[in-house]
Amino acid sequence: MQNKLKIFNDPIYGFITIPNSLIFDLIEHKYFQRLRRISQMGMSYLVYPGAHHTRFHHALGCMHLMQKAVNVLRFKGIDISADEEQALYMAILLHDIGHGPFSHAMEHSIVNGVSHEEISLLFMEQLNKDFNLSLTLAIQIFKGEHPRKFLCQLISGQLDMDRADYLKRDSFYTGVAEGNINSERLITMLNVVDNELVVEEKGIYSVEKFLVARRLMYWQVYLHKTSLAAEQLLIRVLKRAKELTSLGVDLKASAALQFFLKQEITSENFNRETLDVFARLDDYDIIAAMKEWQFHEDFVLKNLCDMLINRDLLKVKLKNKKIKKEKLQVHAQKLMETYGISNEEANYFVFTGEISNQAYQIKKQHINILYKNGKIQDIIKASDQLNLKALSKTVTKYYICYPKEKL
Ligand SMILES: Nc1nc2c(ncn2[C@H]2C[C@H](O)[C@@H](COP(=O)(O)OP(=O)(O)OP(=O)(O)O)O2)c(=O)[nH]1
Repeated sequence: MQNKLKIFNDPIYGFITIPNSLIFDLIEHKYFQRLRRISQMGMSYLVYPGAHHTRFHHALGCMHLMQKAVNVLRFKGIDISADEEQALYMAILLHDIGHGPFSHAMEHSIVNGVSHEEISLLFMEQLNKDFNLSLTLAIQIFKGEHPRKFLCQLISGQLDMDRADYLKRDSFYTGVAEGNINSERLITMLNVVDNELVVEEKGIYSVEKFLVARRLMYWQVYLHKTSLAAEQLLIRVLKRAKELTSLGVDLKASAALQFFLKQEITSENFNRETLDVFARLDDYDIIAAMKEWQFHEDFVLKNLCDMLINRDLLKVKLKNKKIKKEKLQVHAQKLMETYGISNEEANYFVFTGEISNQAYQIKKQHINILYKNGKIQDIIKASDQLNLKALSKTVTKYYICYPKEKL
């Protein structure tokens, strides 16, 4: 019999153990192995060259933190059955399995209006069939439908194992030290009151650090203007490729990518066949296609791909106010005159948009602090850190992208 008690060596936590053979079999499954080829942070590696980690690393890290959380909560007398424990590991391991190439960067270009969470659920339902319904409880928790709310909050909440891993991991791989939160201490401070997750009073400063780090990582790393420009170019590559395909132009691409270029997939027609093809698609299909397409005769496709492959990106300016259409037109006009292209073609290289982030989504759910006397209070009230309230405000910024001197 194959030894299934493997140990992974993780650069952040050290050894990560696989709790049992069913979890091992899930990790071995081709759906999960695909995550080795999905970049965790999209195109951020064009700005932070170290950020080449994948959804595979992240999923294992989350499972490791979940093991710690289960131990801590049980130690504090919270009853978690063996089935619930197993379901927590499966749900966190698979929570991102629906991410497509380059994670968020391409979320709405491969398929139309189907989120990665919805696709994760479809994968889980398929795996549930393949694994004799052993994922039923995990699915209930993932969908947020379990009556013991804290189980769902550990998977998806203001302070879940997902965020606890990705902030620390992304900080490590990018080298942006300010994002390095103390996930293990945060977990040690967790407790459960009335079936909801709370953080013990001693953990206030760790929660403050977590929220500040989250804000910083969004503005300095995830929404960095250069990776933003790269991700926008990536979206436009797919858009142009789909457009050319619909006009009958034959583009070299893997069979899986061809499928998504030719069909308009939405939630309504996302079926078992679509899932199988989606499971064969990863970053490599996109990179290989762009390496071919940079020599295509279509001006737009060729230049978009060339910019990404050779990292010769657009100029980006961030503003606090909406950018006027006239500003855009000046740049578009210049392109049209220089290259003899249409306004529509120029718009692939000249565009505006907005980005926003809210470090603490107070309306969605609270991070509650538990005092020794049993009182519970939201972190914003519990903290004497004046800036914390500001972290619950949505900050929006506007950007304009246009080519540098020449394409
Ligand atoms: N390059 C890049 N990375 C991003 C962007 N948005 C998020 N990320 C990265 C940062 C984290 O590693 C990860 C967070 O996204 P996930 O899909 O794991 O979680 P989710 O969207 O549920 O995040 P949340 O629960 O809202 O914090 O993705 C983006 O716009 N660009």
